[in-house]
Amino acid sequence: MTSIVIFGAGAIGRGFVGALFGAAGWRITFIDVDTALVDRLNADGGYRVVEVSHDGERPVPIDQVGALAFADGGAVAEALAGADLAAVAVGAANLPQVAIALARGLEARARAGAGPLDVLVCENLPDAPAVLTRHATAALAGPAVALGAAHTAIGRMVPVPVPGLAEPTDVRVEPYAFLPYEARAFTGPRPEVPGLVPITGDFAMYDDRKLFVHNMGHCMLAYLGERRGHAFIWQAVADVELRYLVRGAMIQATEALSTGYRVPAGPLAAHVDDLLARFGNAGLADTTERVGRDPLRKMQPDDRMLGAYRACREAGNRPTYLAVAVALGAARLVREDGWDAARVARHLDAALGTADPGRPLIDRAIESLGRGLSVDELVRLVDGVHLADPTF
Ligand SMILES: NC(=O)C1=CN([C@@H]2O[C@H](COP(=O)(O)OP(=O)(O)OC[C@H]3O[C@@H](n4cnc5c(N)ncnc54)[C@H](O)[C@@H]3O)[C@@H](O)[C@H]2O)C=CC1
Ligand SMILES: O=P(O)(O)OC[C@H]1O[C@](O)(CO)[C@@H](O)[C@@H]1O
Repeated sequence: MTSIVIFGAGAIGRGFVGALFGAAGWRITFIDVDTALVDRLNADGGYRVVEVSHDGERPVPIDQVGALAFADGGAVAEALAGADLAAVAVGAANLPQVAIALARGLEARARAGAGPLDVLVCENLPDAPAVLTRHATAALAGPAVALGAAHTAIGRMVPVPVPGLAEPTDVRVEPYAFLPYEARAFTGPRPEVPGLVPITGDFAMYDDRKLFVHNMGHCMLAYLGERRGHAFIWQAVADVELRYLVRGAMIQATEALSTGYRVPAGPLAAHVDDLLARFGNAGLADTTERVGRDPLRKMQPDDRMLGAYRACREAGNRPTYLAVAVALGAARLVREDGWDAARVARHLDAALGTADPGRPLIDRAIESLGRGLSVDELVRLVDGVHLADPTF
């Protein structure tokens, strides 16, 4: 039986990677720091993925499952030595730690005479495969096999599991199950797993579509939703003014992709409307808190907010709604991380340069949000600029 080792038995590890490989009949070994979860998965030998849609719920059992504690380094290296493939879904901040365990596995494979190890890197971080490879290489202490770290674009939304599930290891997911990965990073054969889609050409368009359209729109919706007191994403997307602003920003991001990658705009716009419908999946109970978490990472120059804004600017377009996304992210840094106006200004200067023509709108929106600007005023602000200032 083919087998995969998955670092991270959380939402994406269990709810997406495990779901796809389990359904395809692979044996799964999860590695996690949560020892209670490890014990439970071992006791049950599996878990359930519950697909939630407007049509109801569909439980899918995943069998042939084992788990190891991350701290059990010897057993983890041995599992990696015998695996056909690995995956990582631990959260970007934990990649350096996992890379060390991977290095031990690459050495164990060399000792066992096994071949190189391919790894699906399932993190919302554009250079996650490079980060993982760099840290793993630095941690090598002896002869080792090669590592093929492949980027993925994770589109399935899997909320944080809530207490009160029928089974504690149940994971509730949306039905969407398309996992593109960067096939050219692989050293070995491509796995035959339904839903796992090898992209043989340039992966960047998938990456940017995921980050600048899906994640940017989702995050903007979360920050707007929080301001309106919405705990859930489905409540935020049902709020017409919020949907209006977010759709505007998502469309501006797709226009940038269409220009930058020379792909038709129509299917990208359809993708936006599909995403907005998926954001409305109330059964998922996805929260504005989960989608908006870690604002500093999300406000890095290449990440969803500033990255989408810059892509729009580079395509020669006017990122008016995207300016609001940036302002909402900046306002979150002020509120959550205690940034003052000077620090925000330095961050934006570094990301956008000091002469960005959209900066007055961003600055005005940040300043107004700080004074408690309402969402309808925000709509008027951005539409006013959009209509009145064709130079921006
Ligand atoms: N949940 C979602 O809908 C999506 C998440 N992502 C990305 O997927 C990645 C994983 O996110 P989630 O699964 O949502 O997070 P999660 O918090 O549900 O799961 C992460 C798991 O990794 C474990 N972990 C932490 N450090 C570890 C280590 N050193 N070794 C082994 N396990 C370790 C945690 O105990 C936890 O079980 C993140 O980069 C996230 O941005 C991307 C798209 C969708
Ligand atoms: O996990 P992050 O990077 O904090 O961001 C959350 C985003 O990632 C996803 O969980 C998966 O793309 C989205 O649902 C959400 O927009």
